Amino acid sequence: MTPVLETRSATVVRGGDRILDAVSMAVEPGEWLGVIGPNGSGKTSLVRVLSGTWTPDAGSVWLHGEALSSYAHRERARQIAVVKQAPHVAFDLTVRELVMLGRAPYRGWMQSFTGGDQDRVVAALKAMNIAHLADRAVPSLSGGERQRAFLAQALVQEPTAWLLDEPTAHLDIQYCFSFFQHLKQRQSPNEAVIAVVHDLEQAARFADRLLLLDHGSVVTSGLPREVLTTEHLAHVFGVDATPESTPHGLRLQVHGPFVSS
Ligand SMILES: Nc1ncnc2c1ncn2[C@@H]1O[C@H](COP(=O)(O)OP(=O)(O)OP(=O)(O)O)[C@@H](O)[C@H]1O
Repeated sequence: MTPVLETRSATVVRGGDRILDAVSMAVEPGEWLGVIGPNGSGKTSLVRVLSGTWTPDAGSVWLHGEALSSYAHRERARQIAVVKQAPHVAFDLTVRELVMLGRAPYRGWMQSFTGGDQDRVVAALKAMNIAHLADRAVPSLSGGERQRAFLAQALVQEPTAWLLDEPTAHLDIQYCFSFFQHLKQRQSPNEAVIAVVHDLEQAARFADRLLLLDHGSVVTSGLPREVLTTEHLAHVFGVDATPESTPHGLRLQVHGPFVSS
């Protein structure tokens, strides 16, 4: 199967440091890949490389078997949605207008949005429970409401590759859970999700596979229970923790940090 997104020995050098060091990874159609690792391990850098925001200094990135660099900007924007912590928006767009921008890659310059676009926007506003905010100016929203507006924008974009970088950081527990659940339920067999999530139990719950990064390199990748082992938690995260399987997924009993002397 051709991966949706793939890096081959992707290396990024910043300030003399290899912040990504020959990272090779791939996500298959229909797969949900959780990217985990301690602060500064390279998770956001990997998202930047996969989205084309950064070009690797060495190695390459592939989207549906073609070099990412060969894609026209508009086609790349149809295929890849990036959702990170929602930025503050200075301009006075309404929520509906912000969400509609997710359809822009499907429309030519000065081409009007269609009834189909409007329907998708209505459905996404409803799915993110922000239909009542549709005519509000985005800068007036709370952090969580703004985040849900950006998630709705990504939904209407209908990408084949989702790049999520802590997309639920502003969301309370209910919306956090319901967004991941919604995305999981509507994920089609040709769509792939790559999600950077700090909450390891959350990452394990939704991901088919986890990719563990440390110091810009891949430590391992595999099923959540193969990656979240006592050994990896100790060596990579520096915590004394015991993973436990429960009917609701993997739980981590964290006994405390290892303090280096
Ligand atoms: N533009 C840059 N110039 C120099 N160093 C950078 C740049 N961007 C990132 N870095 C460094 O690269 C390393 C990896 O950063 P990155 O943001 O990818 O980590 P992360 O795993 O996402 O971290 P966190 O969990 O804290 O969000 C860090 O040491 C960071 O300081």
